[in-house]
Amino acid sequence: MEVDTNDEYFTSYENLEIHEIMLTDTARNEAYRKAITTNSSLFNGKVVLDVGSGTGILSIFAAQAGASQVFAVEASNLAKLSQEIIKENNFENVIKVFNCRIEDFQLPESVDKVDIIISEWMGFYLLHEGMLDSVLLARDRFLKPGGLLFPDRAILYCSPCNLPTHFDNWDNVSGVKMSKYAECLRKQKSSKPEIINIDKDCLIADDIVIAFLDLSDISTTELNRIDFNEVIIARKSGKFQGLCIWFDVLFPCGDDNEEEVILSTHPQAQSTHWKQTIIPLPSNIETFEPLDPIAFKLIVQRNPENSRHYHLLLEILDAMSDDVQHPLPCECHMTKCILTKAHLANMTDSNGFENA
Ligand SMILES: C[S@@+](CC[C@H](N)C(=O)[O-])C[C@H]1O[C@@H](n2cnc3c(N)ncnc32)[C@H](O)[C@@H]1O
Repeated sequence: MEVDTNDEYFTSYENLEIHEIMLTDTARNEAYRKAITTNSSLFNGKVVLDVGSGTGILSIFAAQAGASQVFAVEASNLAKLSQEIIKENNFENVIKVFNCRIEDFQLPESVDKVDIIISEWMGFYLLHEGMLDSVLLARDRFLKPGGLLFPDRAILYCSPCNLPTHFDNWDNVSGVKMSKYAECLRKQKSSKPEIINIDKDCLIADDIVIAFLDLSDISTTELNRIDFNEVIIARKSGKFQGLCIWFDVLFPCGDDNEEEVILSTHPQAQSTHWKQTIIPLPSNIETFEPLDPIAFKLIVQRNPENSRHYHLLLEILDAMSDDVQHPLPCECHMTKCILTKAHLANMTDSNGFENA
């Protein structure tokens, strides 16, 4: 097994508790297991590359689905433990572990390209951690023309939402009015996104697609900036107190009555460790009624100083103005949220982890 250098990112994946969070995320595991093992017609006899194999769980699914060879590439020293897990599951003759970054990996000389790439690369709001870049590099270097990616599509969604547990019910705290405190709390909270599970009933509009990523042909430069700027329609009455962001990933499926698997982090879906990403607003914009227009601009922009992080910029626009491109000049109608590792570290108490 080759050993590669570790940077801070990979070292964080040596913490077994991060893998515990992933391994106890049943919705995540079952989506991958189902997508791989119920599509054995796609995997049978095939050569598979697992990008960021961690404990080896996805490689084991691929071996169970009949893959002839699996190359499990893991940069952190968890690779060593994964060899034991693979042995425990009797797949040491099918799965070969490489302890290196995919960027430094080379296929054995006997293998020209792989048939399938599997990877669990998604971070909070899909793109945090920037691991998709590594999967796209693997696609371009190692995947046969017409080869498959698991997952092969990703959709980023958002919806305005209310946040009752954050912002309401401060009028009477054991008989004391706390509205001034609540105002300051909102301002403080609006400076950074939060990773929480929100109730589906808090969404006040339909699911809005911010971006559809076809992983078979998207480039890393297309991941540098995603812009959303549209007027949408409220579907029910409610206060616009924040923007809720989540994602789905979709897997390929074979012909023989195999069903398409979707791993969804929608508030209505089975809860996952990604939860939802919320950008709280510093004040209520207004209470919307069904069919009211809501206008906002969201920019998801890669941090030029750290490609694994993104800035999330939300600007609320006046939907009734002639030109909704112009934001309201009121500061409280604008929030700029920057999610950094430090912010995530602050969230550690409630979430217990930095990476997803
Ligand atoms: C989200 S975890 C998934 C682990 C495992 N595949 C699973 O599903 O439980 C991502 C893993 O990919 C590894 N990783 C991230 N980028 C990598 C790269 N460029 N090369 C090799 N491993 C990488 C991390 O160290 C981490 O163990």
